[in-house]
Amino acid sequence: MDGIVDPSIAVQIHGLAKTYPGTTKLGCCKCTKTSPFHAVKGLWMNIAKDQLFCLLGPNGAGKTTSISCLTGINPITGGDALIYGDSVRSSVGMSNIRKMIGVCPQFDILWDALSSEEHLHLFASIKGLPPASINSTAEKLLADVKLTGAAKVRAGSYSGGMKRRLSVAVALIGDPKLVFLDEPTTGMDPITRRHVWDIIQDSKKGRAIILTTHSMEEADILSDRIGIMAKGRLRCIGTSIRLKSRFGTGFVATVSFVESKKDNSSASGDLHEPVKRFFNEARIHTQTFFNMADLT
Ligand SMILES: Nc1ncnc2c1ncn2[C@@H]1O[C@H](COP(=O)(O)OP(=O)(O)OP(=O)(O)O)[C@@H](O)[C@H]1O
Repeated sequence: MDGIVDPSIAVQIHGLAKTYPGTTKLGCCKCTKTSPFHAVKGLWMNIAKDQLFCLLGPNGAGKTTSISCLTGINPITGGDALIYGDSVRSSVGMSNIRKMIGVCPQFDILWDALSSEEHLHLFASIKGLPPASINSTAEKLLADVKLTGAAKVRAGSYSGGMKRRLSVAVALIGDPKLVFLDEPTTGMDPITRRHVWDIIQDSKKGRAIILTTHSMEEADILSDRIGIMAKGRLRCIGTSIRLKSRFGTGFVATVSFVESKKDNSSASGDLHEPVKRFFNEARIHTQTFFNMADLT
């Protein structure tokens, strides 16, 4: 594959494919035959240097497999990808790529016995940060992810949200030019999720981020561009506004009523008037929903 043509591009993906060998049981009568499983069936896209790109899709779409191919965890079986000009297919390229990336995996890879401060010191050393800068780097990242108060507490006692925040901090250590965040907010309560969104928004400057999620709201809020994946293929790609206008199926508005203490009549007695009043007078939060069935 040719080298980078456009200097504004961080990642060029050219027909990336991943086939797992002999994993699908065909299941006819007593037949134990297996066939290869095509988890990613040729992905084509470019991601700009200062862009947060969201890979959105249902379970099993191939998002994590794509990320594991781009980060060298899983060898690709077709196509190629260039990260800042280095190919994931070449071992020299991959060793350059590892120096430029940060990864927050789908499942936290943390040690229960180590504190968040110790985790960051460990990963900073592995990434080759100058020893003199490790303390200040760890302190800043802990402040960014709001874990300063728990810096010396063992990660084993952290809540799920704290562990995810620590994993995001680990991904950002060493100021990588490209960060992979694989479902960084899965399983979080709404407040913690908002908090992690703020952290991600703050860390966008000057780097490319590839984030996977099931949440359309998350993709909408965070991303510069969204790619929707299903069954191993990229079904559509574009900005949130473009995808909404093309695939949006309407809006859902949530309206809550507070029953008046003076008025004994039930709020559900006559909903029409208050709903009309609410719509006419108030700015309401609405969210577009895609019809996934149209895309799969
Ligand atoms: N090591 C493996 N061997 C065989 N099949 C695999 C392997 N890893 C993943 N798969 C299959 O590849 C498909 C894509 O999985 P992948 O984890 O990439 O999806 P995903 O979009 O990240 O889903 P989720 O949102 O649930 O994490 C799934 O059908 C999965 O079962």
